[in-house]
Formats: sequence, structure tokens, C-alpha cells
Amino acid sequence: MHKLTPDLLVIGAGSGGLSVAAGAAQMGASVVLLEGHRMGGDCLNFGCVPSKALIASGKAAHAQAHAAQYGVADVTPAVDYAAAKDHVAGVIAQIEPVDSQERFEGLGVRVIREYGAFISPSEVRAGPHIISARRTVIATGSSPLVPPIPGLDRVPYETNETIFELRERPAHLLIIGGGPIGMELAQAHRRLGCDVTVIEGAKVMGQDDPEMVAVVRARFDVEGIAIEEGAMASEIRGTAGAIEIEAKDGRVFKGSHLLMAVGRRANTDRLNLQAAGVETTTHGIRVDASMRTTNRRVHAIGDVAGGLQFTHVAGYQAGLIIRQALLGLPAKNRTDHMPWATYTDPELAHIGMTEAVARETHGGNLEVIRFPYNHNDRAIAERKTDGLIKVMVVRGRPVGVSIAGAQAGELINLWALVIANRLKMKHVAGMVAPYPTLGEINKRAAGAYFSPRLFDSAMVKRVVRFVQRWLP
Ligand SMILES: Cc1cc2nc3c(=O)[nH]c(=O)nc-3n(C[C@H](O)[C@H](O)[C@H](O)COP(=O)(O)OP(=O)(O)OC[C@H]3O[C@@H](n4cnc5c(N)ncnc54)[C@H](O)[C@@H]3O)c2cc1C
Ligand SMILES: NC(=O)c1ccc[n+]([C@@H]2O[C@H](COP(=O)([O-])OP(=O)(O)OC[C@H]3O[C@@H](n4cnc5c(N)ncnc54)[C@H](O)[C@@H]3O)[C@@H](O)[C@H]2O)c1
Repeated sequence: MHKLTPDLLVIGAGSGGLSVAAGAAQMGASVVLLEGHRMGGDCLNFGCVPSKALIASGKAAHAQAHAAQYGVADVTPAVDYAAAKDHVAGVIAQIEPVDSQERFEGLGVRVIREYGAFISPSEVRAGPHIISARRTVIATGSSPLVPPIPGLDRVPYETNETIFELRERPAHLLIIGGGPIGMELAQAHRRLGCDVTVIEGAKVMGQDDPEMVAVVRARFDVEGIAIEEGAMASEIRGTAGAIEIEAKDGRVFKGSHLLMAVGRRANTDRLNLQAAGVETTTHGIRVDASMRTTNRRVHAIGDVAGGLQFTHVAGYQAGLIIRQALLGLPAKNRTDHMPWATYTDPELAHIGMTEAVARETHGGNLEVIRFPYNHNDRAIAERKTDGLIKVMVVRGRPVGVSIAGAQAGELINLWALVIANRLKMKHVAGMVAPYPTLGEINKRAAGAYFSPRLFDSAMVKRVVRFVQRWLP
């Protein structure tokens, strides 16, 4: 047995763990990083990166099939599904070095490619090593939730951990779950030539504002993606190539392949958390506002901590750990400034309160400002006029923003700055946006907030008339 005594032990080399390890090592701490599977975690290998790469393949095919509106003949795309998967693998390979063992060792991190498990409140065993660190960060992420639906154990199915390696194009992909994973992969597959049915127990994209979801749904309808809502999958039958899903209400859906996308399960099984006195909830590891677990020397961040499950959230929480564990400064997890985006086409991005939550919280003080894409010149030029921005404003300050439309995930960045720094609508209105850009919708939303105050105000009109009388 080798005994190691670093300043910091990080368990899990995904989005959260890598950020903590890199920051801590570069700031002079001794760091041990454990990874039982692939460096880079879910985001690089089975999540954000491969899904966005496959979406890019789908977009390329879709563009070929819909070029006539720009004066270029439509062609039926000759999709090579396996080659699209090669493209996905190539994208992963290009990013991989940034997350690699070699890079982290170059930063001075001791990387151990083993799963870690607590053996006491202050010790973790990883293969032949026992690590006793001043502080430990659990960043073990999450795995696809596979519920015990009767029959599921007797049919072949994909999850986000397998679908990016599937090389035969599904003739008809059935997707159980209409959250971000289900919806992004539904559209990518449809555009790559598959029939697709999304089977959703409640409403698709249920975390988002229904008015914004409707924009995405409308496009899915046009593209021929079948969305079956209120269809709780309750029984699964069949064999490879011929799968049947029966919903609670008796509806039956038939397809060739099945993708399970019904949510996530925190990776706590291997950690032997009882030995460390680290408690869990139904969502993951119990943490306080500073991401500290019930063991004061152990923090948990990212998906395993059971809050918002996004790469940028894990990265943000890594920053909180650096503040506390390295610099001894207080740090509090904030969620009101956390954006998210779903990369369907059109995209749907959001930050802060939805309209419904803002209405409940702020009642009569809430003003909701909308501005449609079809009044934006760049959107018109590119024929991407579906969608709108909606800004929830309380006394001049935005408390939430939703955008459904082209590049919504990019456009939300401005509001991430505004909300993180508690800026006001006047700051957005005061900015000059280059013409013609989609980003002008942000400024136009701010303009729409001020124009009734300016143009419908009797007082402003009186002042202008008065000034005009006296101006030389
Ligand atoms: C299909 C899909 C698409 C997604 N798209 C996006 C997106 O576009 N944008 C976005 O922000 N988020 C996206 N996400 C979510 C994002 O991937 C996660 O929020 C993010 O990866 C969480 O980071 P993490 O560090 O908590 O965990 P992970 O990245 O999962 O890393 C955890 C690591 O810990 C390792 N591990 C587990 N147990 C142990 C142990 N006991 N010892 C040692 N190592 C261990 C695992 O092997 C893994 O490598 C997507 C997720 C999926 C599934
Ligand atoms: N663009 C992004 O940032 C992005 C993309 C993909 C995933 N993610 C992250 O990964 C997380 C997990 O995504 P997800 O889509 O798997 O989960 P999810 O929890 O967001 O959605 C799962 C859906 O499955 C439905 N469902 C559950 N059981 C069902 C059943 N038996 N029959 C039919 N429907 C059922 C639920 O009602 C829900 O709408 C997301 O919440 C997000 O944090 C992010």
C-alpha cells in the first residue's frame, strides 16, 4: 500500500474535477486526481461534446435539403451515419488532449486511474493507494437513469453512453424521455434520415417556459419528429430491430431502436460514503450552500451534488472550491445567474426566473417584455425568423430571460453578464450592437422596455415641447 497525503484529493476527472485539479495545482497545492474510467468524464466522452458534434452533422444534412430558399437547389443529403460517428469521434479526439492524464501530470497533478472509495472519514482507497488529504472533492458525476420498466431488461437499448458508438443508422429511433438529451438527439437523428418518436410521460422540455418550448415543438412538427406527450412508458417488448413500447394509457409505439433518456442518477455507489459520514438525498450528495457535505473536510460538486446538471455549473462550483479550500475564503453557491441552453434548432436558452416563477415571486411588479426574431434584419436575411426573446423585469432590473430561436445559446451570454452583475435594462439599452446581428434582439428588448416610458409619456412630451420653445 502506498500512502499519499496531498493538500487536495479530487475524485472524478470530469468537468468539475478537472477544473478543481487544474486550478489547485497551478496555484501551488499538491493534488491527487482519481479517475476510474475515461479522463474528461461525461461531457467529453458521452455528453456535451459528442451530442453537439452529431447535431452539427444533422445541421449539415438539413442545410442541403433546405437550400432552395436561398436560391441554391435542394439536394437529398447522402447521409453516411457511420461517417457522422467518425466525425463525432474525431471531435472528441481533438479536445481530448486538454483533459488528458499527460496534460494534468504536466500541471503537477498526481493522476491515478482507479475508482476511489472511502475507508474512513479522512481516507480514500484507490487501487494500491491510500490517500489521506487535507480536503477531498467528490466530482463523480452522474449516469443514465435506467428505470425498472417491465421488459426493458429483455430488449437491447441505447443510452448516452452507447449511442455515439452505434454505427448502423436506426430506421426508427424510439426515445423515451423528452428532456434535453431526448430532444437534442431526436432532431439530430431525424436530420440524419431516421424516423424518430419521442415518448414523454409529461411535457417535453418540462423545465422550460411552455411559450418558448412551443417554438421548438413547431419546428419538430415541420421536420416530422413524432412527439407523444403524456405517454408514460410502462412496458417494453420485442427484439433487436423490432421494439414496442406501451404507454400507461395503452398507446403502443413501434420502432427499430430504443434510446433511454429519462434523467440521471448520481454516481455515489462506488464511493462507500457511509465510511466518510457523507449523507445523500434522492438527488445526490447532500451539500450546504458552500458545497460542503456532511463531512466538513469533504465537498461535492457537479452532477453528483444533485443541483443543476451542466458542465458550466460544475466548472463554476469548482471555482467555489478553489476559493475555500485553497485560499480559505468563504464561497456561496449561487444559482440565480446560471444559464442553460438546449441545442435543438431553434435553440432554447434561459437564465434566472421563468415568467411563471417571476410572476409568483414579484406579482404586480413584474413586467414581461417580448421581442420577436421576425423583426430582426439579420434573422430575416438568413430566414431564421422563428422565435422570440422574453425578458422578465422588476423595477428596471432583469430577473429572468428566455430566448427561443437561432443561436439562443450564444445570445443568452449577454444576459448572463447582466444578471451575474445585477445590471439593469438601461445598461443593455445603452450598449451599441453592430448591425445587422442577431444580438440586436437583446438591445431591442431593452428598447421595448423603455419605449412606452419614452413615447407614451405625456410628461416627456410636455418637456420636449417646453425645451423646443426655448432652444435657440
Ligand atoms: C448527452 C448529454 C449531453 C449533454 N450536453 C450538455 C451541454 O450541452 N451543456 C452542458 O452544460 N451540459 C451538458 N450535459 C451535462 C454535462 O455532461 C454534465 O453536467 C457534466 O459532465 C457534469 O460534470 P461532472 O464533473 O459533475 O461529472 P462527469 O463529467 O460525469 O465526470 C465524473 C467522472 O467521475 C468518474 N468517477 C465516478 N465515480 C468515480 C470514483 N468512485 N472514483 C474515481 N472516478 C469516478 C467518472 O468516470 C467520470 O469520468 C450533457 C449530458 C449528457 C448526458
Ligand atoms: N444542452 C444541455 O445543456 C444538455 C443536454 C443534454 C443533457 N443535459 C443535462 O442532462 C440532464 C439529463 O437529461 P435528460 O434529458 O436525460 O433528463 P431530464 O430529467 O431532463 O428529462 C427526462 C424526461 O423523461 C421523462 N420520463 C421519465 N420517465 C419516463 C417514462 N417512463 N416514460 C416517458 N417519459 C419519461 C420525464 O418526464 C422528463 O421529461 C439534463 O437535465 C441536463 O442537466 C444538458
